[in-house]
Amino acid sequence: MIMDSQDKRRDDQHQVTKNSHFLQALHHALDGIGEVLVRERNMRFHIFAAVLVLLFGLYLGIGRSDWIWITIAVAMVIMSEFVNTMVEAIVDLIVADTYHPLAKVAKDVAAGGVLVAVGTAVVIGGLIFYPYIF
Ligand SMILES: Nc1ncnc2c1ncn2[C@@H]1O[C@H](COP(=O)(O)OP(=O)(O)OP(=O)(O)O)[C@@H](O)[C@H]1O
Repeated sequence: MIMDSQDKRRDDQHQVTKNSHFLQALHHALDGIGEVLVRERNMRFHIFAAVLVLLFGLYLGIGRSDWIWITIAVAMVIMSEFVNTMVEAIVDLIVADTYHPLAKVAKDVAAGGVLVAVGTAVVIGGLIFYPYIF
């Protein structure tokens, strides 16, 4: 369940219509990024891990194509966490605190998606860094 005091603050805006200009759309998109960072402890861990990989890559002087793969791997993990947070919010919106087997399926599948993305990123990282280290 992911409702908290931020929901009240956001509700104060009460906008339910389409964005009227680009800056408004950008503002809401940035709000979305902020929500994931504030709500999801795992997301902060992913960002921390990405910064470590960035520093390690700079230290080892890895190549351009290696950076492309690392960028894809990091983006994949972050996107999966966005989808996971979105699924949690929609499920909580629908069932609130009520237990429902399909709510469990939706949340567990979304969390499994994050796990698959992280596992893939670890394999990509291993394949990239192995030759530089050994
Ligand atoms: N309404 C519900 N009905 C059935 N099962 C639920 C429900 N809400 C949560 N669960 C179960 O509890 C687990 C954790 O719930 P939830 O995803 O809301 O917590 P979380 O700590 O934010 O998870 P995550 O670490 O993936 O961000 C879900 O994967 C699911 O198995």
